[in-house]
Amino acid sequence: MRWIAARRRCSMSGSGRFSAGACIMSHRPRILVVGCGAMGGIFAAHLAHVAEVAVLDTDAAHVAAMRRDGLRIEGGEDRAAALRAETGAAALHGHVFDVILFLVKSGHTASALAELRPLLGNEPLLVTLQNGMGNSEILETGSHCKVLRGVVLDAGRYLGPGRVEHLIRGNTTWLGPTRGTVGDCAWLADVLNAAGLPTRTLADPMDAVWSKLVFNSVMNPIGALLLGVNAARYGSPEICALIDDMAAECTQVVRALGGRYAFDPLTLVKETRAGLRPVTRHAGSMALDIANGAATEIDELTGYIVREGDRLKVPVPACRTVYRLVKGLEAARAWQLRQP
Ligand SMILES: NC(=O)C1=CN([C@@H]2O[C@H](COP(=O)(O)OP(=O)(O)OC[C@H]3O[C@@H](n4cnc5c(N)ncnc54)[C@H](OP(=O)(O)O)[C@@H]3O)[C@@H](O)[C@H]2O)C=CC1
Ligand SMILES: CC(C)(CO)C(=O)C(=O)O
Repeated sequence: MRWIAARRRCSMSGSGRFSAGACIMSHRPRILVVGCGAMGGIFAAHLAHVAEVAVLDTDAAHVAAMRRDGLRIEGGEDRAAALRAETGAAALHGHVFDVILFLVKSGHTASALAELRPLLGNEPLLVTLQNGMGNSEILETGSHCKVLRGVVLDAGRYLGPGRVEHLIRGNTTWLGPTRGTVGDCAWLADVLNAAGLPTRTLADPMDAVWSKLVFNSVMNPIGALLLGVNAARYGSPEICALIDDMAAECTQVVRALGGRYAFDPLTLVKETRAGLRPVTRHAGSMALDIANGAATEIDELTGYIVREGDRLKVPVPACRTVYRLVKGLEAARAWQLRQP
């Protein structure tokens, strides 16, 4: 507990230690990244320059490659990181972490936390930067730890064992407490900023979460349905109209829930339509899930909007249709991959 009290007062020094006045930390922050795919890989590789980083990932080939050759981030500003990689939490028993950062898909959060229970004795900060609703609630109900929730606007994709591509870089990550205080995030924001991942803290992360939820609930399923071709999300007037209809429905649901926006959910879309941003190669992580034959986060995104819309009697016809289409797309892709 003494360390926890100290770290609240401390900020990052050039030496890689936390300092404020006379307070110097005796160690670099110890961070465990759970799920070292696209986003986990980007965060782990950056953080490894300013912290002791270990990663936990169930993909055995990926872990073997990281152990052998380190983790490589590609896509312009290439970097490599040597870090400890494990396929199971049992190998980490006895280790103490200050932060456990969850970047598995939402459907894996509960099982990942259950496996990590023996590592929670020193009450590390549990942090989720995942998309979708329900993750911070799982971390809160499944532990006594402080929980931070944030949204990340960078993008990446898993290229193969030991390799991740950083597709969109430099956007601000927003971070705030759902159990704890903003002081509990300030030092971690310092660490992330020092690692080259621009981060802002919020006393209440929900305003940013609502903005990002709406962006993802609209743009991710559309990107998946359009075969991962981002240009198609911008080149068709029918799709632009569908995006606007869905965003309007989502906004009614968020308002009915009493939510507010930290930023306009369609900011990136509007800037791209206006030619202020390039049309990137990234059509959202859901398109990558469909391509990989992996389960999507549709139930934690658009499905959440549909369920809450129904509960609150807010009409959501466009979101419901897109939700149903993605459920069908998931099934079709699974069927396709089962064919010889
Ligand atoms: N990709 C992106 O651009 C963005 C993603 N996000 C969000 O970030 C989160 C992570 O997404 P993303 O990085 O794309 O996902 P990835 O699928 O690329 O990476 C997830 C990794 O977690 C592994 N994994 C699965 N279950 C467990 C477990 N129980 N314990 C440890 N590791 C596990 C997976 O292995 P395996 O493949 O074998 O299952 C995989 O390597 C999601 O919520 C996503 O919405 C947010 C912004 C952008
Ligand atoms: C915002 C975006 C598109 C990545 O920046 C994302 O959240 C995703 O790909 O799921």
